[in-house]
Amino acid sequence: MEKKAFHLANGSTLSLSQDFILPDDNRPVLSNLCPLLSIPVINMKDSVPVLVKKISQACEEYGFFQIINHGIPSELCQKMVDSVTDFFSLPPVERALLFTDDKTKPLRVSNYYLKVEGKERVAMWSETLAHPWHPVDDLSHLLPQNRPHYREIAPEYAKEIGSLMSQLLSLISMGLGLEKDFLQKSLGQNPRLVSQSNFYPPCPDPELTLGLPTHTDLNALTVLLQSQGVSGLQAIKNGEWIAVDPVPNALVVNLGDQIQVLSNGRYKSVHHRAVTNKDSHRVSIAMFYGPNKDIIIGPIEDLIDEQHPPIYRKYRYGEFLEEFHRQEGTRRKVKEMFELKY
Ligand SMILES: O=C(O)CCC(=O)C(=O)O
Ligand SMILES: [Fe+2]
Repeated sequence: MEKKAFHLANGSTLSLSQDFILPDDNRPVLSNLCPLLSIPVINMKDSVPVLVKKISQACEEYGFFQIINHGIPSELCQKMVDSVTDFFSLPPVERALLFTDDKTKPLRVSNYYLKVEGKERVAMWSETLAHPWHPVDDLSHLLPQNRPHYREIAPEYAKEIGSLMSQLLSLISMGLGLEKDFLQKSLGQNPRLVSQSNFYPPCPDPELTLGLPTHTDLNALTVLLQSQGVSGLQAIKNGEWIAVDPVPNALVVNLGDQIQVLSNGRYKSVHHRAVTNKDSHRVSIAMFYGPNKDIIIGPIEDLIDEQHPPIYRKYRYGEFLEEFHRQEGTRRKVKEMFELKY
């Protein structure tokens, strides 16, 4: 299956045609990876004080870390990757039933793209399935009936992610010197919980395309599961790209824009992208935790003083989402729009 052309749900075939080739300036230079650096790997079995310290340092310096011994069984993670792979091996006509650009649809298959000068858009070398991960039962009837695998596994995985997210948010709160439930309370009782499964088929020339464009996550916190043994995720550190290669049985954690704003810039929401490879397909499953539209987000009062004046103004998250959608297809600068000018 690996090298066969992949047919997208939108009716096109992935091929190195003009629709998929990026202009020179946007192409990844894969030899330009900083080989010495990698993001911290944190053992969740460490004591709470050690975890708070390590996570806090990772949030300040990288905005990214990997966790091992996180308590989610490796068999369940593998089943989740397998069930997503299984979903993307559905005939394109079946995926097409779910294909839409309409962001208000609860469950959707879509493609990312970049708007580039002189062209309407260049498509990314990937396809994505997105839907809320809680409550999942309400939308399982929308999933293809002949693929019971995903319908069974996704809710089981989501439940585990729910407890892990709470644990991570507590540790991050404590790292900021706040009560352990502070961040979760700030993000509200009905958080916006969205899962995004990305499928990247092998690409004949990974230097001409991207799997996902350079972006920061707009939500508060992301926990990402990726195919074992296949690289693709890269993040920026000190202006250079570093690989976030899979570590056996690890999950990747990264901060989204809302934690950067809440922490008044102390913790970082870092630019990252997905590159493709020639040999094998890759799957990543991002579980996002964010506020709902009516929650007011702004720098936390306790983190503001004379030395640390607020960097951002307060906003309703719905306003942030609107700006996010307005900048679709560009290298977005969303939180920058909410910066205070002194
Ligand atoms: O494929 C990856 O590892 C990156 C996924 C990602 O950044 C996202 O879904 O926001
Ligand atoms: Fe992301």
